[in-house]
Amino acid sequence: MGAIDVIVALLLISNVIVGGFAVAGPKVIIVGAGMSGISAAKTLSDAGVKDILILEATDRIGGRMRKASFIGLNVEVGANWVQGVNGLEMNPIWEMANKLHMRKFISDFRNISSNTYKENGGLYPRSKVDKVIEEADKVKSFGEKLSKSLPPSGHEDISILASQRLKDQVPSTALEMLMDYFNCDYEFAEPPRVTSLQNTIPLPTFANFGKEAYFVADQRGFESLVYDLAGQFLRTTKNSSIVDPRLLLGKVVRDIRHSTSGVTVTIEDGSFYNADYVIVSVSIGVLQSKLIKFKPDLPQWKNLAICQFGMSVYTKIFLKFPHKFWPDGEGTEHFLYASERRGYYPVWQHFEKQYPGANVLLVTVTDEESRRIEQQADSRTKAEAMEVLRNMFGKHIPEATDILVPKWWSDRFFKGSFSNWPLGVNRYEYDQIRAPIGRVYFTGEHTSQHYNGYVHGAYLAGIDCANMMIKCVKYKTCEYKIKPKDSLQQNIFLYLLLTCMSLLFVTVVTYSPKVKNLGNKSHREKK
Ligand SMILES: Cc1cc2nc3c(=O)[nH]c(=O)nc-3n(C[C@H](O)[C@H](O)[C@H](O)COP(=O)(O)OP(=O)(O)OC[C@H]3O[C@@H](n4cnc5c(N)ncnc54)[C@H](O)[C@@H]3O)c2cc1C
Repeated sequence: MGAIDVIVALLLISNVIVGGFAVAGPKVIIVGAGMSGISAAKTLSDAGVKDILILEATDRIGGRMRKASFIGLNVEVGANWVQGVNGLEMNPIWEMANKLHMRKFISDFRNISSNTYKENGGLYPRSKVDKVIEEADKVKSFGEKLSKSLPPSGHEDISILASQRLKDQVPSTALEMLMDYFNCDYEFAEPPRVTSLQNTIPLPTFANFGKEAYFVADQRGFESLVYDLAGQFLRTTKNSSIVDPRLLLGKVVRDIRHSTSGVTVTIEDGSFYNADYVIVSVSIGVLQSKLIKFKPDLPQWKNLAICQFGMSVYTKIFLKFPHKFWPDGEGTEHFLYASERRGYYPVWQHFEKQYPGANVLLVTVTDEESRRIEQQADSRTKAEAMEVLRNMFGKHIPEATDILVPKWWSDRFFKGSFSNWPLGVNRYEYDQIRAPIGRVYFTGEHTSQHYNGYVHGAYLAGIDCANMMIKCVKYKTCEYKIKPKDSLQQNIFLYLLLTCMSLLFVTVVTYSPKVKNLGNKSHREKK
């Protein structure tokens, strides 16, 4: 046996073959390098599990935290706000953003009643908007009380719309629908009809971390939080580029084979990687799309839980103008448009503070409007947005010179913007989404115990998932608290069986003397 044969044999024994070539091997593969995947990988690394390999489909890390260059300006096409600040607990993302001295601005929505436009032009009187907001707040408080009174099992959960019906306050005018949109869809990107009351009102993000939200406008991008986190355990150059071989970009995972002895992750180009465990951090939209095939398939209860959850679409459209024509100054940053078509170019924002002199507007659409807009030409979207702006500010405003329309829903690596808790999924089913299946673990914002949909949820879920795996790898404690439905059903069956047996036992003990007497009697009678 030659020296090379010996080396090859040793590498093969190490149980890792990459694309047909044997190399020193990862023990844990992480699929996806968004906030959650990187947070999980760092937690593993900090705990001494250094044999990791991160496989990312795109040519960058950060996932849904992404900046894009627009007319020479870096704008955030994905996550933009640190949501939940100045509360009882410290939002970990707030800490990170402060550490990097991110440029950020508090969002103050208190003046929207002065900035709400009618569909056919002109502002609504402030008092009229305030009245609608007041009524909407009352319905929300009613919903909050109701939500807290519902049993924790979630079996009696209702939609936000149902709580409005109970209060006999279903928004019907253009203005009422707009405020309803602003309260619900602008946060969850799905309407009150589909959103769970019990799991969104009150929202743990605001209840625990605080009610304030800060808008990040930093030319390094919100994504630099992920780069900073990655740089704490991956090798980087002096200018902070990641050059660690444990991160591979452009690797589209299509197939995960798993057994009791290990996992094999196959890439679109046919190459494959073996490891002991895999953490899957892709969005729930990607899991639902079946871009990745699991072999054997995930159990039915797991697939059901994944498919039942909501993946919403939230689209931030940026428009550039030759000059400003909208009001500026204190209290004008956000302005609203009340169309009879609910959710039609409803929420607008100018950037006089964030990007002074850039003459850029941001309009947000969600859900069906997002899907519709993603399928049409950007020029059509620009024409629609211009018509709305002309309704608000008159015919003589200048034409937008540029438009940026992110397409999160059509992107096969995201399939939407963030998860939303729908009616019909209880806590137990939600917990099933993050339950590991043998050696396959799951993370991502949609697996966060309390903060699904947010960057902080993605970060905290990564830590939780890695810790669950560390317990398994290091201490051989591979149980997890979330039990598959089958086992719950088995438990119920066992419980019923035991109850029946106990009842039988009690009955036998209680009535056995009579049986004996009867027996004796009959015996005597026979005599
Ligand atoms: C428009 C928009 C606005 C938002 N606004 C906010 C906000 O203001 N505040 C807030 O807190 N949150 C916001 N969010 C949500 C926040 O961005 C996400 O919750 C968070 O970034 C998700 O991180 P993640 O790691 O769970 O998932 P992702 O960031 O999606 O990371 C998963 C990674 O997996 C990769 N991947 C997918 N498929 C494969 C495959 N087959 N093989 C290999 N890799 C794959 C993806 O490319 C991605 O990099 C927003 C999101 C969007 C889209």
